[in-house]
Amino acid sequence: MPSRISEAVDLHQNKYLDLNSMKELPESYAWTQLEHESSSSISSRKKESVPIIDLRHPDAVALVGRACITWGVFQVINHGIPKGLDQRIEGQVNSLFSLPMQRKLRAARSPDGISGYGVARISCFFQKLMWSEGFTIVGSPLEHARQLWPHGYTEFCDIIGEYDKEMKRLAGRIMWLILGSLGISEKEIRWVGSNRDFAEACAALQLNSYPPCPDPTRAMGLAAHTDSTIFTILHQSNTSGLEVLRGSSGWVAVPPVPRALVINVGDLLQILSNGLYQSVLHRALVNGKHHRLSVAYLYGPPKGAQISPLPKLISPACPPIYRSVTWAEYLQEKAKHFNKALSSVRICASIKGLQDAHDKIIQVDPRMNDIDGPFETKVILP
Ligand SMILES: O=C(O)CCC(=O)C(=O)O
Ligand SMILES: [Fe+2]
Repeated sequence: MPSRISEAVDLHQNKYLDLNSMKELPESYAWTQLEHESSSSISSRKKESVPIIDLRHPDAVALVGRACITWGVFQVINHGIPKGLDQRIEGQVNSLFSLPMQRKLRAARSPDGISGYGVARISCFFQKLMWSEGFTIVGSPLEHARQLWPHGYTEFCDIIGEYDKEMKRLAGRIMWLILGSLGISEKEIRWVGSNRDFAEACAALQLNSYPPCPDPTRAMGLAAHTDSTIFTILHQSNTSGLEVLRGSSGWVAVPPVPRALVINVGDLLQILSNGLYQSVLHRALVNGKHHRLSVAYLYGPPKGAQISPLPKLISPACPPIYRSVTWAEYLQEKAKHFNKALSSVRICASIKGLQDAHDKIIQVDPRMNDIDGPFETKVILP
């Protein structure tokens, strides 16, 4: 009888299957039907859709606040990202994932590293494999880009650099909208920076590829998770797949809107807001025809900054729910507890209406109660 560990190793030996060349769904990628069942049907009947916010709207602060409370996710338009940059980054992401597998493996993520090419980093928590490939960039992509394109890596690095810069600027703007909606001023955050631009904030870029799948109803692109960020800014190519969990309504699709970016509340914002803005569970489904791409900008605090419920949101009637953590400490918790990580940093007993991601999943799919533990503890993003 193989142990859990050796089964995991078997899966890992399979982990670099070239999804593009597969004509059938291997059993190791076949998820149960139930995990797809609650998809969008109820919400589409109710005609609920994720809010789209025009960042030039005079009431943008209030709109962002309402979206954070009611959905934990919204799309933004008129965000100021230069026209065409979305298509240029998508072109680079496409050319990266179109490289032959042997070439991509030259930039493989090392066993204890974060950056580089590989399967979804949350794979170690699930018995089944996900129908996706990823490439994570923390800091400069130069070393990996050299491996991927020995004779032409500068274009990739330039476009990644430009995208990163624009995302950082937009993230600063969204921070102010979110903080404004919570009634927080610059005096109340230590790491706003002298230019009020959160210059020291840290971030990672996560490139995702979901090739067309021979049996999409049984496959899972990226399983349900919350991001360990303050928030995430996601560009998705013109193919649907992203879904968010909306209370009793079940999974709601977040359709691609030309030029819009999806912003989702992450676990660290749930801590900062003392549970007011809850991180949203989301997943990516795949389809039989189209290759889907996404680019996630995972935005977090500066290295070493302590993240705890903002003092202004705390009162005797409303004590702090979470203890203070740095981003690195929280990532360690996530690596150990995955969707129960927020509960692991909770210092208050359970509060009505506040559940961690794990409890929310169990409500829609009780079978997800027995997801695997991590086989080794290492820092994972998101
Ligand atoms: O591809 C998507 O739509 C979701 C990606 C995502 O959730 C992530 O990278 O954390
Ligand atoms: Fe995510």
